[in-house]
Amino acid sequence: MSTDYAALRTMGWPAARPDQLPADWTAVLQDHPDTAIGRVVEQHRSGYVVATGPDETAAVDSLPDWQKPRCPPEQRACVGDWVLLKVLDLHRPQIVAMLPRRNVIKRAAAGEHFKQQLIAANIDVVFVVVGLDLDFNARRLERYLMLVGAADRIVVLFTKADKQQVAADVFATVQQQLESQGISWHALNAKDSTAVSVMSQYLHEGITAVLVGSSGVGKSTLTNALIGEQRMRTNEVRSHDSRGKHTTTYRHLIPLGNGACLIDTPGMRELKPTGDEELGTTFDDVESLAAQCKFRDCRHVAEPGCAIRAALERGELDPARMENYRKLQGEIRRAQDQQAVRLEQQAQAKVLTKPVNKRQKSKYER
Ligand SMILES: Nc1nc2c(ncn2[C@@H]2O[C@H](COP(=O)(O)OP(=O)(O)OP(=O)(O)O)[C@@H](O)[C@H]2O)c(=O)[nH]1
Ligand SMILES: [Zn+2]
Repeated sequence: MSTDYAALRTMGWPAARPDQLPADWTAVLQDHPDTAIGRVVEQHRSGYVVATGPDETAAVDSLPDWQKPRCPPEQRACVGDWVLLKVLDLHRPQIVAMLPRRNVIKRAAAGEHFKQQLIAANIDVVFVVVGLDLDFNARRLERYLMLVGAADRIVVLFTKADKQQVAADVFATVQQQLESQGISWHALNAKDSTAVSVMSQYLHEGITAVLVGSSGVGKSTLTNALIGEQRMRTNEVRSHDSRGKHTTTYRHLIPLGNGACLIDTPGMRELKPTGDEELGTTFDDVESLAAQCKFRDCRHVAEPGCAIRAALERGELDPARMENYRKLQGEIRRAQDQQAVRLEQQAQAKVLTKPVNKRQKSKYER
């Protein structure tokens, strides 16, 4: 199978030339000659849909190990992962390996049993979209920033600047906090053509971006503006395809005109920490104050020499921000506890099933 690197490049392939690839990628590629490279665009129970070119997708089987019920979700490929495919006789293509992830955005899956759910892997730019209308919520922004902290670069887009309803001083405080964390931000009207040029400065060849944010903040508007004529072209292609489907099939990986690509996945809605997040980047100010407390395990309640309480009393720390910090910290700790319990249960389950597996193995080996 020959590899069309120019086509891969439009899907976010990180290197313009093979010698610019990360060393661990080169190693995996060398281990699997005669495979095709694809990028996961959909993950299903029974397999994956993988993009093998900018307008080409294939349904493929998952690597057999990933189908085992005890395979941790983070070891299976998710949307955005790069995988190597092989066509085995009479079967549809199968994933035989995954290139090491550079980063992954995840959340705690909904439901009683604690599980991590991977949202998207190998993301260069996350646009966190927040509307400046009455729905504006600084605490929700902090939560998003914490959850997408694993991405290489975060840019906050404040939409609905054309009908801003957020008080100027509230907005100014948020801006200061972003600037102190080195996060770029822009206030814009998503329906205006300038929105595209604002986003385009972050979207170069080989870049993969996602848009996250609550419902109604303008993600679709921005996505459509970025796609422009591209989307119409895509639909034309689709309407002529062999299955004759006139669908506007939801595309999860959208090549943009400038060589960047956009991953568009549903599921950034329920925002629950997984336990792996760090509050330090989003709450640098709070954590550096806490480091000045007299006691290392200060809970900032009634302890003497508490730098947090002193800052609150002096009006230098926003009480709502501190309250959100406590809340998120509590959620992360609970998620960590649940994760620990789950790992413990998995370890025990392994011990119990081991003799059976061994027995089976020796039976087949004989
Ligand atoms: N005036 C103004 N309206 C906007 C702006 N951004 C979005 N809107 C409008 O807000 C509404 C919701 O925008 P969408 O782009 O659908 O929001 P979304 O984030 O994709 O919402 P979901 O699909 O529910 O996640 C639409 O009617 C948009 O036209 C903006 O910057 N200014
Ligand atoms: Zn303290």
